[in-house]
Amino acid sequence: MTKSLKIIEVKSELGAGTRGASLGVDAIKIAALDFGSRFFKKHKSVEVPNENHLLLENTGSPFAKRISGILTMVERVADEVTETLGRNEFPIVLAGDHSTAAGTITGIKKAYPKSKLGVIWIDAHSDMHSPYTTPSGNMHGMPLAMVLDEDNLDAKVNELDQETLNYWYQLKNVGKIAPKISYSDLVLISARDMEKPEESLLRKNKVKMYSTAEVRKRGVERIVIETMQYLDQCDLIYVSFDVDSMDPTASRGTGTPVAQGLTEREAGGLMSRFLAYQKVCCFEIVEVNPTLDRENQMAEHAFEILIKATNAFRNE
Ligand SMILES: NC(=[NH2+])NCCC[C@H](N)C(=O)O
Repeated sequence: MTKSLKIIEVKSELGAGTRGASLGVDAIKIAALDFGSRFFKKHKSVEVPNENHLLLENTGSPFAKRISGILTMVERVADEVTETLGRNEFPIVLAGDHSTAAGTITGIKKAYPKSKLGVIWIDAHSDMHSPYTTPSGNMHGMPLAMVLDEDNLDAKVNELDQETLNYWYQLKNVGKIAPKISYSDLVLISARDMEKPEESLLRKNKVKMYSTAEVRKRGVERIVIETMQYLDQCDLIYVSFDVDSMDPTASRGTGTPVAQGLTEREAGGLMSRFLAYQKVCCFEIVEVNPTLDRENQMAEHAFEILIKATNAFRNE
């Protein structure tokens, strides 16, 4: 029997530098209505309460903006994902900014502490900064560092105050598991906009990466097969899809667009093929920002990808 899908809505945008990503989930629902789809009627969903009221307050540390709210959100998302998996349902996380993906990963690890978890990160960015290295202070650039328990002190550029250090420590240790994943169990697809501190981490840890050009040249199918072979040692796999992995010509509806991205077709092809594997235990779609878009294009792409992925879903 196939597991039932459970949609977890996380309308948080505390980690982004541009306003509007918290509207992404509703924009995807509007796209579904416009397509005449019953997807959101058919599948149960739950909304994780957000802390977006903090957007009206001071950002706190310039190197870890609104970090207290991020910690709260990461903990809440983790709990929801753990409970969902505990009920033997398959979580599909639809989120605003990418920082809360650290919560998703934590939730999977809490549900299956003994399992080796692989992560497929489809994103224009490697999101591996720590508050010590961030160029922006935006915490959506940090979720992978949180789960890898990575400070990257070798590349330190920012001086942090004690309060920020305490929160950062707590973020790396949510769920009392640190690190939650290993560099060798991570694959980045279409990452093309990294800063020097991230590049040195990727090189030092020999992180497996596939560029957009490689996906295009060798074909989606081949890349998916190789990625799954590369992660063969993992028991479970989580797929994190940031819509900025797609090219800005597909849509401008995301906070940090970067040229040379995937086409919608390539993105959909990757997601649907990954979802056909039983080891995939959860996937996530993030960073749709309809306030930057025209005619809700990005949300429509995201919804189509969501449908392709769930149609391919075969999880016994
Ligand atoms: N999830 C994202 N959109 N991340 C963008 C991060 C951009 C840049 N590397 C930063 O840290 O500010």
